[in-house]
Amino acid sequence: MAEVVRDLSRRDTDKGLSAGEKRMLHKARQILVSEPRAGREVRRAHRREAPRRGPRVVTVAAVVTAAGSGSRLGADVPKALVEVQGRPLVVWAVEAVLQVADAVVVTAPSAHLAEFRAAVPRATVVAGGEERQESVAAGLAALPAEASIVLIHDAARAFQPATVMRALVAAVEAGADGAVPVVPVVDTLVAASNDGGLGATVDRDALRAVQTPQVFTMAAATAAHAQAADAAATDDAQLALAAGFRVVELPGDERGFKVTRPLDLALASAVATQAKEPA
Ligand SMILES: Nc1ccn([C@@H]2O[C@H](COP(=O)(O)OP(=O)(O)OP(=O)(O)O)[C@@H](O)[C@H]2O)c(=O)n1
Ligand SMILES: C[C@](O)(CO)[C@H](O)COP(=O)(O)O
Repeated sequence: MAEVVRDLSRRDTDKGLSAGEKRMLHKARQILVSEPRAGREVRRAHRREAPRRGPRVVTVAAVVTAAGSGSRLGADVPKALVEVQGRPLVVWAVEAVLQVADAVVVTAPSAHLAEFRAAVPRATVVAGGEERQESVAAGLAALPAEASIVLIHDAARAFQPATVMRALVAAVEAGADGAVPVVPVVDTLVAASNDGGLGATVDRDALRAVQTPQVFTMAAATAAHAQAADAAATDDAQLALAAGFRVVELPGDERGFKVTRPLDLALASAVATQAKEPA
C-alpha cells in the first residue's frame, strides 16, 4: 500500500494521473491515514527513494484546522466562527491560504458543519476530531488525490501573510520534507516551579516559537499522521520529525500569531484593518 501511494504520487507529480489512478491514490491515502503500520511502510519507501531530479510540477492544497472550541477565548460560538472586522476567523484563514493553495479542506466541530459550509463555500468542510492531530488526519484524508504539497494551517492564525506561506512551499519544492515558520521568543523564560520559588532561567536564544502553516509533501504528512503515536501532539512538525522526515525552519511573521485569549481579538482586529487597506 505504501509503495502504491509513493509511486502514484511520484507519477502524478511527473506526468499526471488518469481519473481512475487518482481515485486509487485518494483511496490508498485514506487507508494509510487509518492504518499506522502502513504509514511506517510509507516512511521506509520514502527513504528508499532516489533524490528527485529537475523541477517538480506541484499541486498545492491546504488543511485549515478549525474544529477547536476555543475554550481559552470563551466566545459563545466556536473560535473559528468568531468575527474579526465583520468576517469569521475561518474566512480570513481560508482566503489567505487560497492565495497559495488550489484546494482547501476545513475541519470543523461536528455540531457546526452547516455554519462552516455556509461561511467558506470555496472549501470542503469535514468534521474534526477530539484533538487537533485527529482533525488534521481527517483533513488530509479529504484532500484531492492530485495534491502533492499540503499546508496545514490553523484558522486561529488567520493573518499569516501569503509571503510566508509561499516561502514555505518553495522550501518543500526545493527538497525538504517539511517547512515550518518560527519566530523569536520575546519574553524571559524560566523553568516551571511547583514550590513557589522562581525556576531557573532558560536561554531564550536557543528557543523559537512555532507557527503555521506547516508545509509538507503529501507523502510526509500522510505518513507522519498515520504513525502518530500521540494524538495530543501539539503540531505536525513534531510528528514528521518523529517519523524521520527532514523539516526545515523559515522566518515566520508577527501577524501569524494565534488568536487564543480574549485580548488577542483586539490585535486581530488591528491586523485585519491593515490587511483590508490597499497596499
Ligand atoms: N480538536 C481540535 C482542536 C483544535 N483544532 C484547531 O487547531 C487550531 C489550534 O488550536 P487552538 O488554538 O488551541 O484552538 P482550540 O483548541 O479551539 O482552543 P482552546 O485550547 O482554547 O480550546 C485551531 O484553529 C483549532 O480550531 C482542531 O481543528 N481540532
Ligand atoms: C500548531 C500550533 O499552532 C503551532 O504553534 C500549536 O501547537 C497549536 O497549539 P494549541 O495548544 O492546540 O493551541
